[in-house]
Amino acid sequence: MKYYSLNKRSPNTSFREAVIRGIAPDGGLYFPEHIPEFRPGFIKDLGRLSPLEIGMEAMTPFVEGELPGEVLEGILTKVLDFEFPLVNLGGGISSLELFHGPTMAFKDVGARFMALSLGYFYRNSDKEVTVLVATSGDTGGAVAKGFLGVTGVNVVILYPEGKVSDIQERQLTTLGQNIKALRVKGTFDDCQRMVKKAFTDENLSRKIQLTSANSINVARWLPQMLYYLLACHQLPHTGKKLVFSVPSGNFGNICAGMLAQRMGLPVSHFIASTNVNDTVPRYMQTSEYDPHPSTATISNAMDVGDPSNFVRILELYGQDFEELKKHLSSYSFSDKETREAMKSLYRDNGYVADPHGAVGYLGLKKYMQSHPDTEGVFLETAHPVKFLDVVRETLNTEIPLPPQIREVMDKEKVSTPVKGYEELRDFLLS
Ligand SMILES: N[C@@H](CCOP(=O)(O)O)C(=O)O
Repeated sequence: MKYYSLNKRSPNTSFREAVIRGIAPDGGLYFPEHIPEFRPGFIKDLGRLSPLEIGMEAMTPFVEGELPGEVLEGILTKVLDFEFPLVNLGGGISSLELFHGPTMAFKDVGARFMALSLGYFYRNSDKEVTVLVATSGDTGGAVAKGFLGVTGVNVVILYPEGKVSDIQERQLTTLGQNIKALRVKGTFDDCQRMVKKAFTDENLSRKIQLTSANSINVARWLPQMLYYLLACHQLPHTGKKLVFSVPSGNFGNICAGMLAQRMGLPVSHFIASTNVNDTVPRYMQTSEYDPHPSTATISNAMDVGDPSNFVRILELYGQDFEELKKHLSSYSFSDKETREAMKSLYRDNGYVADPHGAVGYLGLKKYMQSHPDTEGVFLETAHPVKFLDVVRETLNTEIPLPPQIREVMDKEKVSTPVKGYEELRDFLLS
């Protein structure tokens, strides 16, 4: 498999190069040259295959020739070492819980897949690589944990000061070793812009090898397709049309699901559920892509004004808006609506959803009102404990701290303030 740049001004490249570079020299995101199809019978077999077998079949075409079979198997064994339970909430609605991993957010799969792939590519090298990442909350912690102690890799995480939850901040600022956190007075979009600028700074890239661990990197993005396969692996066959509602910020997760659909996964529709950062819901109404600066919300990991991966979704549909509309709906919800959804899930089902999952639930309910012949899965992308204050205020309940969270609670938060791109560049060179 070769990968091309969506800006079409850089040469096509291998999986290895795409992972090492993160983003193409022309600033474009890498995209697979062709979309493979699942083998005949794969979908029928999903229920009886193991998660590892499913992962091997889905990922092999994207890494073939670059990660030998036994290496891919070793990576996937580690990456898929926790549960992805599908919780039936009745009324044709299930929650796919993606938060049982080391940092309790869906990012653990992609972050660890990328860390292990990069470790393999650099196994015989004495070169150092700097992994640069912007986070609005969950990516930072997952990347910090995934890359902690990996020889030859320095991780630099940019996060918007005061705009991530206390636990998220602890996860990305307390590990030390090869992980450094930089706090930015601004939004996630400011952080992401600085990261992207660093990749096109030739002066910088002559001095240090930089890569990205956001879902712009194919090794972070592609493995997310496994969530949708693992949901189908658990779903009883009802004969109804299947829809997924995905809480969406940078749009990497939903884009990976739409790729799996294109490979042959029988999904009838996707719903991109957002908070008030509604660039994509507005696009789906008007076909005008008009990003606005992001606004802080209680579902902070989705506080993204200009989602990086939306260009990949457009590419998947050949920039054909009418075709895209057949497969994707997108709705936005306020914090007030999100809290109401958390309350009703708790009251009616005894289910504690985090604010991101609650937005996903709202999107699913809205779609299913006009499509009663469907069954739906919303993705629970982070454990509610990561948003302790919001859960306390909204549900008036306490959640016990799981061991993954307890381990960061007493550690000291360490981060460095950076004011703008020049300070970031100086930090990277220092
Ligand atoms: N929601 C993210 C924002 C970055 O998204 P990514 O998937 O591209 O890393 C976060 O939690 O940081």
